[in-house]
Amino acid sequence: MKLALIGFGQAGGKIVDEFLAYDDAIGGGFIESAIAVNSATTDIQGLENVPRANRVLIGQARVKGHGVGADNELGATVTEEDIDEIQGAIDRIPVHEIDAFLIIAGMGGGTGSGGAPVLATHLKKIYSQPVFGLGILPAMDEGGIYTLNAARSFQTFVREVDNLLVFDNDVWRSAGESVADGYDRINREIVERFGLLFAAGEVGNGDHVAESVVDSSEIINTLNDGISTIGYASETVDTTGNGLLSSFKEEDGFDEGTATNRMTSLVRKSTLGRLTLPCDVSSADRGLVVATGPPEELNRKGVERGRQWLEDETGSMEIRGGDYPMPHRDEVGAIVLLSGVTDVPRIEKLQQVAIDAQDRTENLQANADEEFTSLVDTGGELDALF
Ligand SMILES: Nc1nc2c(ncn2[C@@H]2O[C@H](COP(=O)(O)OP(=O)(O)OP(=O)(O)O)[C@@H](O)[C@H]2O)c(=O)[nH]1
Repeated sequence: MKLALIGFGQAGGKIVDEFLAYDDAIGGGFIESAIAVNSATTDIQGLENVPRANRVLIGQARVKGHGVGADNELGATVTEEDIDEIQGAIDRIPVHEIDAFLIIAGMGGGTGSGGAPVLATHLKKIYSQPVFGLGILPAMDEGGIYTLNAARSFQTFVREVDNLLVFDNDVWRSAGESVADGYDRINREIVERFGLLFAAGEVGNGDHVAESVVDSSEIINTLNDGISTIGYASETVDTTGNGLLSSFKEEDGFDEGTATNRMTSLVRKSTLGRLTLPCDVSSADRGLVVATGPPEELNRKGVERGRQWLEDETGSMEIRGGDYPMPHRDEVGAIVLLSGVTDVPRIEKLQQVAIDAQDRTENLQANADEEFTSLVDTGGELDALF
C-alpha cells in the first residue's frame, strides 16, 4: 500500500529515515512521501534520507530549535501553533495517490509524544484516507517522566488515529549494547516488520503475480481500529536447486508438502514468538497472515493452513491471509498482524507506573513549595528589599 510517512520527533524521524532505506533496498515502493517534523534543529539535520524540503522545524518562536526537553504538553502546544508549517509540507504530497497516512513517534519524549496526536486530529479533519500511528513505547528503566509521557500520549494518540501500531522498546533491548547501537538495531527490526507488511499491499505491477496477493484494503480492514502488534519469523531456503530441500522436490521443482509445513510452522513461530507489543493473542479481534519469500517457495495451502491455525488460536472469524512474493530472496517468512488486541499487560503496567509517577510528582511539588516557603520565610524578622 502507498503511505505518506510522517516522523515526529527524534525517534520518529530516525525511523522514517530507516523506512526509506528499507523501501529502497527491497524495491517495495510503499512510501509515496516522507516528512520529518521536529522542534530540535540538530535532530532534523542529522537525518540522511528524508529530503531536506520535507523536514519541518516547529516551535522556533518558543524553543529556538532546542527541542521541548521531554515536555509533551509543550510538544502539543508548538504543534498546534505551527500546524500550518506542517500542512505546507503535506500539501506537496499527492494525497490522491496514497492509501493512508502513518505518523511515527517515540511516545516517551516531548515533541513526538505531544505532537503526533495533534497532527492525527488535524489530518483526520481534512483527509478521507485513514490515519494510522506507529507509537514507540519507552523502556521501563528510562524513568518516570518518559513513562508518564508515554501513558498520556498513548491515551490520546490511540483515540485520534484509526489504528495505533505499537512497538515496545523494552522488549527489544539487548544487554551490553550502547543506546545508539541498540536503537540502530531496533529501528531495523521495526522497519523490517512494518515495512514488509505495508510493502505486501503494494504488489500488483511486477512480473510475479502471487497466488493470492495481499491487497491494501485487506491491511486497512484488518487495522480498522484499536491497537495492533506484529510478529515475524523467517527461515533461509535453498534457492540454488542444489541443496537438501531440492532433493525432496517434485519434478516441477516445487514440493507442496514442505512449503505448506514450513509456512504453518512460521506462522506459529511468528505469533507465539516476540511480538512488537507482547499481548495475549487470544484477545485479538482481527488478524492478517502474510507469507513472504521467493514466489516459487510460496503456496496457497501454506497460507491457508496458517490462517486457519490463527483463527483457532484467536477465536476470531476475521483472519485474512495472502502472499507477498519477493523474487531473488533466500528467505521465506511469515508476518502476523494482530489487531484490536485488548489483553496487553505492558500497557496496564505502563499506566500504573505513570499514575504512581504522577502522584509522586504532585506530592514532591507540594512539599517542595512548602519547604521553599519555610526556607525563605524568617517569620517577619527580615524585610525583603522590595
Ligand atoms: N526505537 C527507537 N526509540 C527511540 C529512538 N530514539 C529515541 N527513542 C525513544 O523515544 C523516546 C524519546 O523520544 P524522542 O523521539 O527522542 O523525543 P522527541 O520527540 O524528539 O522530543 P524531545 O527530545 O523531548 O523534544 C525515548 O524514550 C526512547 O524510548 C530510536 O532511534 N529508536
